[in-house]
Amino acid sequence: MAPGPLSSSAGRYADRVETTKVAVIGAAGRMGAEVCRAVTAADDLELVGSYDQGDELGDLGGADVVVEFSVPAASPGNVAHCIEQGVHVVVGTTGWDDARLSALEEPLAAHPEVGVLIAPNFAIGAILMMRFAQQAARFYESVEVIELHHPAKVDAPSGTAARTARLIAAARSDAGLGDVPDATTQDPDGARGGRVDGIPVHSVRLRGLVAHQEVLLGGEGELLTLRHDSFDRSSFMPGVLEGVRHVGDHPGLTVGLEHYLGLSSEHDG
Ligand SMILES: NC(=O)C1=CN([C@@H]2O[C@H](COP(=O)(O)OP(=O)(O)OC[C@H]3O[C@@H](n4cnc5c(N)ncnc54)[C@H](O)[C@@H]3O)[C@@H](O)[C@H]2O)C=CC1
Ligand SMILES: O=C(O)C1=N[C@H](C(=O)O)C[C@H](O)C1
Repeated sequence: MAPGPLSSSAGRYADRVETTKVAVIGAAGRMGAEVCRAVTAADDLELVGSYDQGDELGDLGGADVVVEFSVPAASPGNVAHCIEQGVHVVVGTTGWDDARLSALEEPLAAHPEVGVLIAPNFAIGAILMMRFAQQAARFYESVEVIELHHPAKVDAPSGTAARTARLIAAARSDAGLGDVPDATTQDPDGARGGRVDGIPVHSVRLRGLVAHQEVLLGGEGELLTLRHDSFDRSSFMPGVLEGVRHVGDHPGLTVGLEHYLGLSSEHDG
């Protein structure tokens, strides 16, 4: 089968002579282990280091690029270490609020050649879903985001849901839309869920799930549902490898893989 534009297949790179050296932080985790397998299977990439909690990161095994999938509390320190070592880094860990992003400015100013890609979701369908939700937002009075994940996930809402809600909120604001209509005055048990930038977000944790999200957009007499499902963590690998192969071409901080895919928009943060 011919590899797609985001294929993790190594075939299309078979004529390349040099390999990119890759290290993985969070290598013992669900995503880190999957990334180690994907890197090992790619002819143009070489796995030179794998690190988890308690390991000394040091020179990162001489890596050209680090892939970081750990926990929100540890990720900023790990990423800063990579930058200080002059190593590009592709980050999938969630929890990157404005304060954490700002803290990268200083190390990046000292190493302006280093590329940092932070992506809340590497699955192409999830990236498209966020873009479609952003495009649709101005046409609908109501919108709610429902994210559904495996019960081992520690953070809620998901990074993807938070980013989706922020993109929707910005698009609604630009279009002059006010608050979503909601007559609720009593909700002692929090049944209406949380809010991100005023957009209702609901988090489901269920055995058997991997990573799923719906965006419900309601207008007079109609409903538009945008849904994406990651049934397996392999769905994230083409995007991760795309990031690994191109992060060196994008010095400085980039938030969202869409910027590497020609899907940027003026509202992206
Ligand atoms: N951007 C994306 O496409 C995706 C992002 N994620 C995010 O990636 C992160 C990891 O997810 P999972 O692999 O499912 O979690 P996990 O819990 O299976 O793995 C996390 C790993 O990080 C390790 N760790 C903890 N502290 C560390 C430290 N200080 N240094 C290095 N490693 C440390 C843990 O020991 C564990 O092995 C989460 O924030 C999750 O939301 C998950 C899937 C896709
Ligand atoms: O923890 C997960 O599993 C996932 N985390 C990311 C998020 O929080 O958005 C990406 C994906 O949803 C899987």
